[in-house]
Amino acid sequence: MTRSRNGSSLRGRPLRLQGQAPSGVAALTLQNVTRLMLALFFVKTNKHIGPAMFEGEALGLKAMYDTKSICVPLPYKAGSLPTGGSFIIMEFIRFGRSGGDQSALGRKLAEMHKAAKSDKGYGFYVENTIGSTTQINTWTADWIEFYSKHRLRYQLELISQQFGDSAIYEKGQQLIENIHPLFEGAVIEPYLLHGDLWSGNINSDTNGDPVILDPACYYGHNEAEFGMSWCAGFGGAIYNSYFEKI
Ligand SMILES: Nc1ncnc2c1ncn2[C@@H]1O[C@H](COP(=O)(O)OP(=O)(O)OP(=O)(O)O)[C@@H](O)[C@H]1O
Repeated sequence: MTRSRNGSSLRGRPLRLQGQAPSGVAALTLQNVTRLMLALFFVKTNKHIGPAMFEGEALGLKAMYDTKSICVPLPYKAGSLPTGGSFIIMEFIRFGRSGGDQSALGRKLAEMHKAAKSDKGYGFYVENTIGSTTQINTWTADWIEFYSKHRLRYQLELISQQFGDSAIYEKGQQLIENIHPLFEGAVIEPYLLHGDLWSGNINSDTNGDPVILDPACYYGHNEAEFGMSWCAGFGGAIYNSYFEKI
């Protein structure tokens, strides 16, 4: 068993599914039952956090899976553990040895973004979690309003409350007040984003095809997907293939 960034435990072992799948995860159709029998399962548990975190992850995985573009594990079930805490059961993906083809990742991400556009605006069906921080996803018609309020201001308030850092709070407020010109001329549409795309959440399967995991999905401006690029090791290849395709 390994432990990860948000304290969840990770186990890859077969499990029998019980009960009804919550909405947003795969229903037990004949096709999926066959798939379950052939598959190995990957289970993450968290002793301290309730089911909302893994239910949000399951909804995000399913939304990305349904685009039939980039490889993501199909979520089967998420819920509460009888002993407290929560779990998610998903498809086990066998990873390959390749370091990952950034050009393929860029192309597949563009396919995913374009395949799922929201008619509800910017946001997601539930609040989810990025690391262990809640991510607010209230549906909002305008991207700049969504990004200013639910991303920048929310984080600035957390910094201010938890660390008392008023200097960065003030700078952030100035950015929010002057943000509109930065988006002048930009074509912005609510595309489905992975939302937490750093190197720890990117892998490749045994064919060398990119796999993305552990999302914090929401519908947003497509370029926000690259907000974590500072810790994703992205080079020119990913941007060239992404922008060629998008
Ligand atoms: N479906 C899967 N199949 C096989 N291995 C997986 C699967 N999902 C996750 N893993 C392995 O477990 C590792 C951690 O998974 P994941 O990032 O989803 O956990 P986490 O608890 O949310 O971690 P963190 O908080 O560090 O992001 C992955 O890097 C990968 O090696």
